[in-house]
Amino acid sequence: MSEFTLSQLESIVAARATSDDPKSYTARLSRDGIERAAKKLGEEAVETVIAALGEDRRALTGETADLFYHLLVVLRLKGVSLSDVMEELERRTAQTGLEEKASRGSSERPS
Ligand SMILES: N=c1c2ncn([C@@H]3O[C@H](COP(=O)(O)OP(=O)(O)OP(=O)(O)O)[C@@H](O)[C@H]3O)c2ncn1[C@@H]1O[C@H](COP(=O)(O)O)[C@@H](O)[C@H]1O
Repeated sequence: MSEFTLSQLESIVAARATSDDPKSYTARLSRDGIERAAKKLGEEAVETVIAALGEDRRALTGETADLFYHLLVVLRLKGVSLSDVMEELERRTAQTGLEEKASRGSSERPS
């Protein structure tokens, strides 16, 4: 099992985002801005969904890796850290998913 963490990838993304290396995809994507990065995130999400509906586990693994990477690029561009997200997830462990859903209030569309 790999010891590599999302936190380590977040650090790589942060360092590469401001790099002037012309070979850096992260730098190019970050320079292009949030609209393009968010669009790429959406594409990767859709590709992950398609892989999830298929039988190829390696395809799902690859698409999920693309999704995590693009999510970290978007979070960095918006100033949201992985630690912010983990804190939110940790807070949610105090209750079940359905309790958390009910606590969101009636302003959201019921489903
Ligand atoms: N994990 C990733 C990673 N996952 C996916 N990608 C890139 O995300 C892109 C996926 O987009 P597509 O499949 O749509 O391919 P594409 O058509 O080439 O993309 P676009 O031209 O539309 O942007 C590909 O170019 C992938 O190489 C990644 N690029 C970088 N990383 C990590 O970020 C580090 C720094 O990367 P650089 O900034 O490129 O040095 C790397 O060492 C990796 O650890």
